[in-house]
Amino acid sequence: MKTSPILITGAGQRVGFYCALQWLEQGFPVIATYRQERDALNVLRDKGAQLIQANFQDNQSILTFIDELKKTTSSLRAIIHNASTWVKDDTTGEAMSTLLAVHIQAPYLINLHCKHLLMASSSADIIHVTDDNIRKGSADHIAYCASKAGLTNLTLSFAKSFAPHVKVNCIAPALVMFNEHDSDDYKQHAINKSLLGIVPGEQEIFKAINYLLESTNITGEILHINGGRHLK
Ligand SMILES: NC(=O)C1=CN([C@@H]2O[C@H](COP(=O)(O)OP(=O)(O)OC[C@H]3O[C@@H](n4cnc5c(N)ncnc54)[C@H](OP(=O)(O)O)[C@@H]3O)[C@@H](O)[C@H]2O)C=CC1
Ligand SMILES: Nc1nc2c(c(=O)[nH]1)N=C([C@H](O)[C@@H](O)CO)CN2
Repeated sequence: MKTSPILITGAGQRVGFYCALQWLEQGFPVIATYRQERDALNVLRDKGAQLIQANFQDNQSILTFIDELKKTTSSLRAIIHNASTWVKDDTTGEAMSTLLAVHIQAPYLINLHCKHLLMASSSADIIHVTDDNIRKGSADHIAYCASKAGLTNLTLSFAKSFAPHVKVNCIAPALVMFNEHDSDDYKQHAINKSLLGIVPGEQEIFKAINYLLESTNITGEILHINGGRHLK
């Protein structure tokens, strides 16, 4: 039987790129979204990925992406909502609007429009990638954290709505990997927040996603990957 593709959003770099490449190298079909063209995308293209450009900043662009996706495949093994922007708060309202669009509106509309594609696959999953800070909030990323909390709540509702055929879960990482401009002081401060004190890297998220994809009796769950940060 033909294997239905995995859709992962935000595959142009870092976690999304790593996961897409691993699946392709393991022989799984992949559909991936990107916002801006990058050299790395040609690596995915060369491995057979179907790439769709999408900016989830606003409703129309989300709906345009969904139309393109429906023309691309008749089924989906999984939808991994990884695309994300980690912007600081602002008083213009722009940060909150963008974050709500990317972290809530896009996953919400994609899930609603693509239920039939998941139903056409012999097994089906949705995984929302959120943030460990949904538990405690974040003083300097208020809008980001609120939008990730909203995405976490979508997990509970879609798990109820799409059961029993589709499992819907959430991965809530703390520090996964740094950004290129992070200072040494910032890095040490972030590492010190957890009990295990490591920077796990993309592979930790990839392994967690695959654990959920291979599970048979987990839905509506939030899998925190935080090095014991909640106990410190
Ligand atoms: N890195 C970490 O330590 C942590 C990460 N997480 C979460 O894990 C996931 C992966 O993290 P990471 O790899 O660092 O993520 P990135 O910050 O690298 O973002 C992933 C992708 O999201 C895409 N994206 C951003 N804005 C939009 C938009 N408006 N429309 C469409 N796509 C967009 C970007 O696309 P493009 O490059 O094409 O512009 C980018 O490649 C994210 O959901 C993140 O919130 C949670 C906690 C810690
Ligand atoms: N979309 C993103 N979300 C987050 C990122 C990131 O780089 N992109 N990074 C973090 C931090 O690692 C934070 O968890 C600790 O510094 C959070 N979310």
